[in-house]
Amino acid sequence: MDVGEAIDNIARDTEEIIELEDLRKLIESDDEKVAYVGFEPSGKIHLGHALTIRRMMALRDAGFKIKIFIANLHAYLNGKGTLDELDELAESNIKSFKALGLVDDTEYIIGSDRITPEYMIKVFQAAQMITISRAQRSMAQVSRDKDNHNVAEALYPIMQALDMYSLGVSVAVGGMEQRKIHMLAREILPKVGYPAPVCIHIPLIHGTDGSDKMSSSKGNFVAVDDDEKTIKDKINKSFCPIGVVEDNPVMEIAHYYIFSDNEKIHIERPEKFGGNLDLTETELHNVYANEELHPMDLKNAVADYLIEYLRPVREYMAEN
Ligand SMILES: N[C@@H](Cc1ccc(O)cc1)C(=O)O
Repeated sequence: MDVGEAIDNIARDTEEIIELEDLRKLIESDDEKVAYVGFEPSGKIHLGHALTIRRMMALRDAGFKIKIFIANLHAYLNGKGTLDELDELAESNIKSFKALGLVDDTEYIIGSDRITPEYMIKVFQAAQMITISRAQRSMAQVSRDKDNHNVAEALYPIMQALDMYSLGVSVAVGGMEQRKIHMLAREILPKVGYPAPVCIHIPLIHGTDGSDKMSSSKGNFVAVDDDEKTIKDKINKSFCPIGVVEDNPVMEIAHYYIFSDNEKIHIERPEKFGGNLDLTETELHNVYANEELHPMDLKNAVADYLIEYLRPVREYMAEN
């Protein structure tokens, strides 16, 4: 694969790359290079996670070694459960990531396995360089408890930054909510003797209820291993106002999971309502905005595509 192609592949469906030029240099170099993403263990792996996993596969195809960091200690610091509960979730999450295709050339790393004296000394060193308020601000979109601020909240982003050092990464990937932590890491790592990583940020997708973020804790997600009926039910119940394209979660799922692989979407519709349609994304937007397509017809089509898209994931989960 040539460099331009690799970059286009990686950059697809990303919100920003800081900095693109540095990413290009990494791809061009023959040195071993590592890209990582970390996730707090969570109840279910959903379509939001899957967007990130797809980018990791693009990075792998461009020659990066992939490390998936299971942030059990971070989740613990964030009040998400006991370490035992989190370890159980971690195991099922790893299975979902594998089912999404991240099997080869991928290392799964459990956060608590990485706590070495050397790591902790670096954490303490960095802790002297960051104010409490800066650390706290970086956590604005990651903290579970928005009202009660504890010391754990300040430790969290410092440890996340030092994970990049400990794992030897040159590219850090995360959702847009990780942005401030990543900026902190880019500032602090050079001060403890490690180069700032390239940061790649993935857009957050809306919840099926129309809220800003799909999240396992809010029950507004489609899980990657949901069965066919559940997918249908969830899409049918999704927020999908008539005539509105913007911030419409069903339209967004079509964008990321149908138009990613298909030039046109095929929509089945009874003759008396205008008959079947085959539409490019632009055509779909126009037809929908003009209220010439009913939400129910859109939902049925999107659910059918999604059921097919996620079929290999369900099969992998059933077999393993
Ligand atoms: N902050 C990430 C989890 C994470 C933790 C540590 C890392 O090194 C990377 C990622 C989240 O919100 O899910």
